[in-house]
Amino acid sequence: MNRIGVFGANGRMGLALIEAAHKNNHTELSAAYVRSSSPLLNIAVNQLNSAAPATINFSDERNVDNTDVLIDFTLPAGMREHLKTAVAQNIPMVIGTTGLNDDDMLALQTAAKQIPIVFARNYSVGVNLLLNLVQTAATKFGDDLDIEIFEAHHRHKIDAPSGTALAIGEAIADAKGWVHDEVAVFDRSRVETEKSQNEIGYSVLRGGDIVGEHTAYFATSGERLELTHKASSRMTFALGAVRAAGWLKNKPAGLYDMQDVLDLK
Ligand SMILES: NC(=O)C1=CN([C@@H]2O[C@H](COP(=O)(O)OP(=O)(O)OC[C@H]3O[C@@H](n4cnc5c(N)ncnc54)[C@H](OP(=O)(O)O)[C@@H]3O)[C@@H](O)[C@H]2O)C=CC1
Ligand SMILES: O=C(O)C1=N[C@H](C(=O)O)C[C@H](O)C1
Repeated sequence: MNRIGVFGANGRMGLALIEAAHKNNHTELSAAYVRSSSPLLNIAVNQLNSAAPATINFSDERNVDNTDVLIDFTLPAGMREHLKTAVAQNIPMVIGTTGLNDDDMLALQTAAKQIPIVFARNYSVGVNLLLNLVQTAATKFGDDLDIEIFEAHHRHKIDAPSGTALAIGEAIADAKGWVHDEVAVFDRSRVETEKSQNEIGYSVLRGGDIVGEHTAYFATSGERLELTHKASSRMTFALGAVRAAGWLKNKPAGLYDMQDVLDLK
């Protein structure tokens, strides 16, 4: 049995992860962590989520034990602290938090010298297939090609563009031999010239309860290919993360992603 401890256990993804752990026959929830200041501390988790075992109360994220794999879907500031805890306790970690900066990515690489980590900006099978499909599209059209990425999410999402949109853009840039940060265009509002074809444009919608939608557009003269993924339930991401936790349990230290878990490389 894989015992998983969930950080940010009261969040949208935290609650979905608790349910996903319940649905997976090889996994059990060992702990549901919240901030040390949370009013939920010591309250039974099943008061918020009936899928949780009756014996588990929300506990302080600073006291991690009895856990095989830790899962973090929080915010960058939370992930930074949780990563330190995982390294100090030598516990493998699955991370889905987006909006990380370059220093955070370095911290992940450093931590991965000591513990195994899966970091993915999207844990769905569909998006991980899409990461391969966009590379084919980006290289099989000729040079007469405009590439744009559109994403839509619920009104509560803080980071933009989404981690997934950036992962799609980075996959395309890799396939084209481009440096992503040199070709990414996030704002055209003050540009007064025609766009270049060596760029990846991003646009973003935030509203309502949209779980997550991503489209990569490949537009050339006379035709346009649109590759779209739509997530209709957060459970897709949560089940993927729990699957990644099972895959990670006995792996050596290293930084892995969901394409490793799904054997898509
Ligand atoms: N990789 C993937 O497949 C997916 C990634 N995500 C990402 O997961 C993250 C969480 O999303 P979502 O669940 O919707 O967000 P929520 O806002 O619903 O939940 C965030 C959770 O993180 C906790 N938290 C926030 N800041 C800190 C901190 N500094 N220290 C400790 N805990 C903290 C919150 O606690 P509190 O309530 O006390 O503030 C809450 O429990 C986002 O980065 C999102 O982009 C989401 C879906 C899929
Ligand atoms: O915040 C979300 O909800 C999601 N975040 C991830 C991202 O930033 O790509 C994945 C998913 O699209 C949902």
